[in-house]
Amino acid sequence: MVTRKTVWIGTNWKMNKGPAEALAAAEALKSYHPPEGVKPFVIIPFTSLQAVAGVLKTSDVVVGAQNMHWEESGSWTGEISPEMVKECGADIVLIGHSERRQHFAETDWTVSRKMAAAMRHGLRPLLCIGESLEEYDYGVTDETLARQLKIALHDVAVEDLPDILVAYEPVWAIGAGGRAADTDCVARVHTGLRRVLNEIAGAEIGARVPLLYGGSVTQDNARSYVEQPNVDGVFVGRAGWNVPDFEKLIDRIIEERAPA
Ligand SMILES: O=C(COP(=O)(O)O)[C@@H](O)CO
Repeated sequence: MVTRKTVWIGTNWKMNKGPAEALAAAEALKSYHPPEGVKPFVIIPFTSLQAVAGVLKTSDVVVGAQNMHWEESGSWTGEISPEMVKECGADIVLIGHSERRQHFAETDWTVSRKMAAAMRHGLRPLLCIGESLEEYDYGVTDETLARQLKIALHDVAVEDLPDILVAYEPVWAIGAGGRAADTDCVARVHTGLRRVLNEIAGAEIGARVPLLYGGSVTQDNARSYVEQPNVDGVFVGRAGWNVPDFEKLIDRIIEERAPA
């Protein structure tokens, strides 16, 4: 029998699906029942967040937002506050996705502010960290990730750390031009991340922080990541945008998983 802790499997719709398409996808997803031990989640564009959260409220699928500001309110044109995200019905909020770091000047400092704000507002932050191709080539992956992780968690209370999710998403693995990280690399990196978490929080708490892998995850390779030590789930982009494909990806991970 498989005896594992919860496996988190989520998809980030990114800048896809307007309100009508998002609502149709939510309607399709609401009757999905994941295999035991799996927590599916979807990360929704702001324009559909409230509607999708409403449809999925009583379902097995957890809903999240793609970003938020760290302040409660104020003169921040174009931004969304933690309270607004919460009021829309989101449980999760994505923080520090590499596309935001890369294209929208998000820094370790803003990520850290957002992590603390999410915790204050009872949102579950899904923190994304990952090295660029240059950092990978220079052999500073571990140092880069440790820096991102330590700064992001600096103002989060140690006892709250099991309430967050961390996704390791190498920038070079993400998107159409990306190359999926091989499983040995992910296993090695996640073991290092666990070590950093243990250093920050002690082994008992550190062991309870879910670590996900993301970057060119597909139906064919998803299971190989979840089988690795210290991998508690996967975070999917393109392979999860179509609802039946997303459900199939989850079902295949569980159906094909070797007994523990
Ligand atoms: O960006 C992500 C991965 O995208 P892929 O299309 O799966 O490469 C990750 O954040 C999940 O959205």
